[in-house]
Amino acid sequence: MEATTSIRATTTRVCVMNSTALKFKQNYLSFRKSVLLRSPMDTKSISPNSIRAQQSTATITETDYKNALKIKEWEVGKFQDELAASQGIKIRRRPPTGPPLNYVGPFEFRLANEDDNTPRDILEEIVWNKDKEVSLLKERKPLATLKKELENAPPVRDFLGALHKSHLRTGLPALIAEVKKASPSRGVLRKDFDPVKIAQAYEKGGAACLSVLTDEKYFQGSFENLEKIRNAGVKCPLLCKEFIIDAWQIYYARTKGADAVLLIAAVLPDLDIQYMTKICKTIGLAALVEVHDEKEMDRVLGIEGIELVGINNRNLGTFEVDISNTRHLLEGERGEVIRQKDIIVVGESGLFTPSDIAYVQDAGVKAVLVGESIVKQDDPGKGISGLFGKDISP
Ligand SMILES: O=C(O)c1ccccc1NCC(=O)[C@H](O)[C@H](O)COP(=O)(O)O
Repeated sequence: MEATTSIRATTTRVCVMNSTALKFKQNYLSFRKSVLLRSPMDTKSISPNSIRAQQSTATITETDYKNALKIKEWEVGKFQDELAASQGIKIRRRPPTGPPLNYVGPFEFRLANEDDNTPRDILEEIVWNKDKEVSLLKERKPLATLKKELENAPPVRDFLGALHKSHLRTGLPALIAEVKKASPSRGVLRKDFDPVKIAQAYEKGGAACLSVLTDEKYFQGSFENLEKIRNAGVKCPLLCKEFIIDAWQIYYARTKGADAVLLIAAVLPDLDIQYMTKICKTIGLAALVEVHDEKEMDRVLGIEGIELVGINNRNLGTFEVDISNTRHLLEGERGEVIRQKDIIVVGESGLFTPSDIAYVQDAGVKAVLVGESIVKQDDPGKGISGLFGKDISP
C-alpha cells in the first residue's frame, strides 16, 4: 500500500511540475512543428513575419532566413534540455553554447549557460556525438526519402512473440543475445569478431532474439552488421542497439532490417518516448524502453502503451554494475503495476552464471539481455548453455 502511495505521489509531483513545464512543452511542440519537422534546408518556409520582428529593414535575405533558423534550432535545444531536466534527466542533448549572434529571445535564454562544455559522463558524450552523426545522416537522407525506402525493407518479425514463445518453451527467461564487439567499460571483448557467425551460433544455442550494436565510435558496431545478420537468414528477431535521440533513427533502423529498437529513459523525455513508441507501433517495431532507477521506472510506467521494459543493471554514466538493481525496481507496487499492465521485463547487463539468471528470474523478469559473458566464449552458442546451466537449444 505504501508503495502505491509512493508511485501515486510521484505521478502527482510530475503533474505539478508539468504545469510549470507546460509552457515549455507547448513551445517545444510548436517549434517541433514549425522547424524540426521541416528539412533543415527548407529555409524559405520560415514565416517572414518572425524575421521582420528582428530586423529594421524590410528586405529579407537568404542569410536572414538562415540566421532565423539557427536561432529557432538553438531555442528548441534549450526547450528540450529544460523539459528533460524537469523530468530528472541529467543528459543534455548537445554541449551548452551561448545563443546565436543577435539573439533577442526571452531574457532567461539570453543568459545562456556558458558553463563547462565537456560532457558530464560517458552517456552524455555518446549522446552529443550521436547528435552530430544523426544531423549529418539526415542531411544526406531526409526523412521523406527514408520513408520511401521502408517499402523495400525486409518484413518485420514479432520480437515480443519470440520472447513469449521461448519463455514458454524453456521455462527460463528468454535470451536476447548481444552481438557486441567492444564497449566503453570493457574495451574490445572479442578480436576475431564475425557478427554473422556469432549471430548464427546464438540462434543455434537457443537465443530468442538478438541485440546488434550499431554504434561505431564507442562499441565498434555498425548498421552493416545488422544488415548482414538479417540477410544471412538468421530467424531470431533483431533489436537495433543504438542511442536513439531522433525519430529519424527509428525509420533508419527499420530500413536496415531491425525488428525492435531501444529507447533509453535516461536520455529521452516522456514526450519523446511516447511519440517514438507510437512511431514504432505504426511501422511494426517493438520498443524496448530501458530504465536504470526508480524515477525512470515510474516515468515509464506512467506512459501509455509500453509493452517491453528493460532494467539495466549497469549505470551507463559510471559503468557500475549491480544485478540487485533488477530486483529492487521490481519490488512492491512497481512489480504489481507491471503485472497488471502485462509488461515484459528484461534484465540487462552483468549476467554471467546460472545463479545470476535464477536471481533475476526470481525477481520477476521474463527475458534477459546478455552480451559480455557469452560473446567472449570460443563458441558463443555453447556459452549460452554455460550461462543457463543447461542446453536450451530448440
Ligand atoms: O557496456 C557498456 O560499457 C556501456 C557503456 C555506456 C552505455 C551503454 C553500455 N552498454 C550497453 C548495455 O547496456 C549492454 O551492452 C547490455 O546490457 C549487455 O550487457 P553485458 O551483458 O554486461 O555485456
